[in-house]
Amino acid sequence: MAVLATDNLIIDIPGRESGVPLNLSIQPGQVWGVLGPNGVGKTTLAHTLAGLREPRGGRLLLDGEPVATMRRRMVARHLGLVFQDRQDGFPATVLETAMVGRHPWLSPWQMESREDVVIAEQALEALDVIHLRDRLVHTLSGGERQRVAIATLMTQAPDIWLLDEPSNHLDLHHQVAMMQLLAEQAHAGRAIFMCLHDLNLAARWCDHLLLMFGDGQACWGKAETMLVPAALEQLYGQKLVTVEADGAPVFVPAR
Ligand SMILES: Nc1ncnc2c1ncn2[C@@H]1O[C@H](COP(=O)(O)OP(=O)(O)OP(=O)(O)O)[C@@H](O)[C@H]1O
Repeated sequence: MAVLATDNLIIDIPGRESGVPLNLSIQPGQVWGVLGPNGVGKTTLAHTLAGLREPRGGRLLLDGEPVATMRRRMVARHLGLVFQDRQDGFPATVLETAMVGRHPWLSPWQMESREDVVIAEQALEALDVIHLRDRLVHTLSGGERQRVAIATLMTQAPDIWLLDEPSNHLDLHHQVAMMQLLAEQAHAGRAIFMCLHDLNLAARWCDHLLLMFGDGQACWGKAETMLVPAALEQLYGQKLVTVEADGAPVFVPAR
């Protein structure tokens, strides 16, 4: 499994001064959460890590090799991204959508095999959308579409999963099921890196956190060292009450 590292990476946010350079090493088996207020640059970072946006400075390295010089097909075998906002450009069924995840593994003239279909079906099963396999994606609810997007990433089966707000639109049960699935993927050796707004999902499921502050500062490390109430209050500009439940801290906004 590959390691994704950033070498003094500075994300490019138009019209804004450069923030602190990021030196991250996203290792197999780790579950990273990115926390920060609206507009701080979480999506920009996810897109930069996926190689879809040029950084303002620094480099992105996959197993020590600059991603900028790698072929996209090879990058897509190692890295996959679930976008926060998706446009379903043309009418496609749920199964056809998930099958897009196999493209990095097929040559341009190669048809999908039965094995590829089985991989996609297993992913749809895991995300509880297999019963929708023949439905057109644009007819799905927001939560169903979100689960199809994660199933598509699972079908792609990259080493490093980048997810922008994966809990968007999901009900409580499906949020927990999704986080459990991500934890299982990490346990199997993949690396998970996700932007989250839910502090409590992050506190419960992430073993590493990156905090991005509005003034361009950032800090990162093991979750237990990052979940400091004063730092989180500064992060969101919001007073918090901290309680412990089920062995994990729970953060509640103070009134
Ligand atoms: N193409 C662009 N041109 C100008 N500004 C942009 C562009 N794309 C993003 N931005 C700005 O960059 C900043 C960071 O945006 P980004 O989407 O990365 O934030 P975020 O932390 O993911 O926010 P949210 O929590 O609201 O999803 C925002 O202020 C946004 O308006």
